[in-house]
Amino acid sequence: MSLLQLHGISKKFPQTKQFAVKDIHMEIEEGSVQAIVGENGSGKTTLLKLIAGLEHPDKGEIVFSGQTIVNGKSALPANQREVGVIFQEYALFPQMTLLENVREALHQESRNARQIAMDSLALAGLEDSFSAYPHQLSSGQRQRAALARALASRPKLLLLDDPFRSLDTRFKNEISEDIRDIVKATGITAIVASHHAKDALSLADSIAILHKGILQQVGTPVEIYKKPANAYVANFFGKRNELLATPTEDGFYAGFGFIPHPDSASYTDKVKILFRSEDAKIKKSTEQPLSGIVTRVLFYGDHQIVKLEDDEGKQISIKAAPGRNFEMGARMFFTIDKFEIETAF
Ligand SMILES: Nc1ncnc2c1ncn2[C@@H]1O[C@H](COP(=O)(O)OP(=O)(O)OP(=O)(O)O)[C@@H](O)[C@H]1O
Repeated sequence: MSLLQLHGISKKFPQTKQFAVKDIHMEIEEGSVQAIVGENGSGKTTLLKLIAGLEHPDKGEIVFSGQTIVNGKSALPANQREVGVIFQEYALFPQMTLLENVREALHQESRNARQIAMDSLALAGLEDSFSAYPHQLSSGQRQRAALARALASRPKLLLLDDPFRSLDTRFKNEISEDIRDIVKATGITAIVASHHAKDALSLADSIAILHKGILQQVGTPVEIYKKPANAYVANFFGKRNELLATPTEDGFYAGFGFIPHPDSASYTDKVKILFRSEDAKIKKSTEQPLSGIVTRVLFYGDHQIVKLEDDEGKQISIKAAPGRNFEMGARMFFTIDKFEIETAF
């Protein structure tokens, strides 16, 4: 069942030329983690603010938990939406302990406010640090404290604006797992905005890609990665290799050699062959129609990236097993197992 539906949401700020977000249609499943990814300025924060009620759309309708909360001029005030927000600017109060910070967010003096606050800290894995002050915490713990604060009022929906910003990889992974665990344990639905595509892949049940305020694709991480709707989406999840190639009867000629293809004869002009580093394989056999010279090898622990160059200095990257040795300057033969053909460029 969907918790949130956006129907044709658009927002343009005064004195700006472009829409911050334009004609957004989306449905977000209850209990899921929805990522919204895009470059800086793509409209992620604006979209979260529209959902939270901190901005009002020029057009469109928002349905939350079966109730229309935004429609034309009428909108449910932010404090009446069961939405918890963690925006960059919502920093913790430095002079308050974590417990006080979380209690403050509850806006109530009820007897069990302390217990609710402690439960929220426990959910975020901070029960032992309740008396600490924000400056005594690591950046990852501060992010978790912000999470505890947003959880205190038990929202149905949690909005997180770039929770990974300024965190190193270790904390990023921790926070990512925490968010998933909390969502799955409490049934809360979460929307996480991030400008980092890879962070979203492991975290989210569904990913939405925004570019210049326009939704490019919504799908599961596997769908987005394996079946990108357009070149923008494909490149957002890791730059692909690009080869300019000439069609022949049974394949394409590129600088590295010949790429067999059954339908190549249907192309008249040059094409671009696009493939990811993991979709090509370096072969032991020299009986391959594609080859290049090793110019660089980058070791990443669980894999290596080998850079090969053709006679004209064009470079491509191929993923290889970690244990294999590559000699600089050696000619390596390879196959491209999966690729896309682009014609309009
Ligand atoms: N209050 C505002 N007034 C005018 N323009 C705004 C305002 N807020 C956002 N914008 C513009 O709307 C567009 C989308 O901005 P937004 O902050 O939503 O993007 P973002 O994807 O969250 O970016 P970032 O990753 O840098 O936070 C940008 O062009 C931005 O300059």
